[in-house]
Amino acid sequence: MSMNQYMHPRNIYKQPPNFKQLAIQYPDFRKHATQDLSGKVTIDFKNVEALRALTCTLLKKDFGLDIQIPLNKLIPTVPLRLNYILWIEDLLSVADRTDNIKGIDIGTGASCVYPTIAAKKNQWTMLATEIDPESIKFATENVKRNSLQNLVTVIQVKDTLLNEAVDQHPHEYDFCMCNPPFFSTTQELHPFFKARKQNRPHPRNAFCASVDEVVAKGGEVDYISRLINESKTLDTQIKIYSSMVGHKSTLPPLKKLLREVEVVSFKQTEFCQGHTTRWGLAWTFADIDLTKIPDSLVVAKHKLPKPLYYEVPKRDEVPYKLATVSERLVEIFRGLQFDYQEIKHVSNLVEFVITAFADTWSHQRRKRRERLRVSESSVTLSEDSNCDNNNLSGSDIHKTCDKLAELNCEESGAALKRGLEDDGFYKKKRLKTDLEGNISSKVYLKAKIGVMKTDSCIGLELTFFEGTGKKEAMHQVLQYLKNNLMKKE
Ligand SMILES: C[S@@+](CC[C@H](N)C(=O)[O-])C[C@H]1O[C@@H](n2cnc3c(N)ncnc32)[C@H](O)[C@@H]1O
Repeated sequence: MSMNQYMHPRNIYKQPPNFKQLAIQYPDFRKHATQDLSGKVTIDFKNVEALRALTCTLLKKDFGLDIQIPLNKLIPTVPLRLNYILWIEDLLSVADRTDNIKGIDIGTGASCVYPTIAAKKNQWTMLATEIDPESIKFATENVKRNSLQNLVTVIQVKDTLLNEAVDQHPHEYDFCMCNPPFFSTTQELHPFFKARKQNRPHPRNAFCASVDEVVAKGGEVDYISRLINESKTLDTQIKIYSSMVGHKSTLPPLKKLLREVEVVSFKQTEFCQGHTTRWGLAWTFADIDLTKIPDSLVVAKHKLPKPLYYEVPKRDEVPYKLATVSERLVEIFRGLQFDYQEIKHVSNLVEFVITAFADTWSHQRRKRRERLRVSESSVTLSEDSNCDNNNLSGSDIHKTCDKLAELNCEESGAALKRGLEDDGFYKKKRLKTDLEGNISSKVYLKAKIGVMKTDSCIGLELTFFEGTGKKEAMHQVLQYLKNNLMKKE
């Protein structure tokens, strides 16, 4: 199962890259792309050169980075690396740190992927450490090729994980990050070993790393334990320590050690992307409560309860079509003053994420009458009043949508147009409702609502995300949809 939907909410790869566009725009990627009879463009994920082309192309397209990686070194998957950087952003925000951020990347690899993305995307100053001479050479060249020497420094270390780095560059740092070697032996690395031991399918992707990069004596438990012990001696010189974790079973002994060294707080997270899950562990000796990081920032997959299903009944007077049902849903969202966003629109599926700030579906008639009464006496907000919450003017919306149409994305263009216009409309309306004091800024219900078409029927699927109204609110919304969805207006 692909876990892209559980990626960090700000991860741009939640929407998988469009391989067709990449092949059109980037000749190096095109060399590895093939098109099947249905027109779908793909690459051979078992081919290391194709994986490298994908990584370098995404770094170029999405971060303006020109990165070179030798075929015998680890080829980073960009969505996973971005998940980790976004989590560091969240941790820094909990620590109230936004400017002049200084970080350390332990074991930067030949790609120097974390420091170059961090510098380019966030202008963070990064110290990148490495023990492998060939990786140091490539990492240094990657920094130079992208003119990032003012922000990224690559240094050689011999043995320690942090002490040598901090001795050579004795500053106060905001954070350190680390993608450790996950395995303790080469056997453990063997795909058949892993597949058999964990009763899992064989890996889909080629193995693209050197053994030294991913295997260390004692595996990641020893490696990260060393990091924790070194962090104890450095104390608050680095505000937030962190590491990626490759195996879930590694977390309990590490958390036990964190308690033993008496950290002030620690936080664990999940990084989900493609078919892989990794974990993140962060800790601090400073007066920072890392547990304050809002859970809504990370939609953890185990927290998602089973969705509710409803088969939309046929009514003679209303066309039984996906488009009709989803348009009707949008009308209902607007009527109920939901904040909504269309997140997927393909031939047999339309998905929305909705946010309600109050129960607007119970006792509808009474509420409608009350709203009418208040709106008649309340301030009328003019089109150009200062309550606009999206920065696009009307003409910008149309230009953007026309651009999308030009790019053959008519569907998305129309959706964007609808979304932005509805958004502006909705927010004005909500401001009015705020004046009435009915709606709080707290989320009452956030959920995903999907409309699916199969050969025989159209179904709704409602998945609860969060909200003070709890799952009960979602059951009520479903009941409301059952009562109103196929009503003839
Ligand atoms: C799994 S790779 C991660 C590479 C890169 N950060 C990435 O995410 O693609 C681990 C890296 O740590 C390096 N390494 C191992 N021990 C180290 C140490 N004590 N200090 C710095 N780097 C080390 C290895 O040479 C290897 O490049």
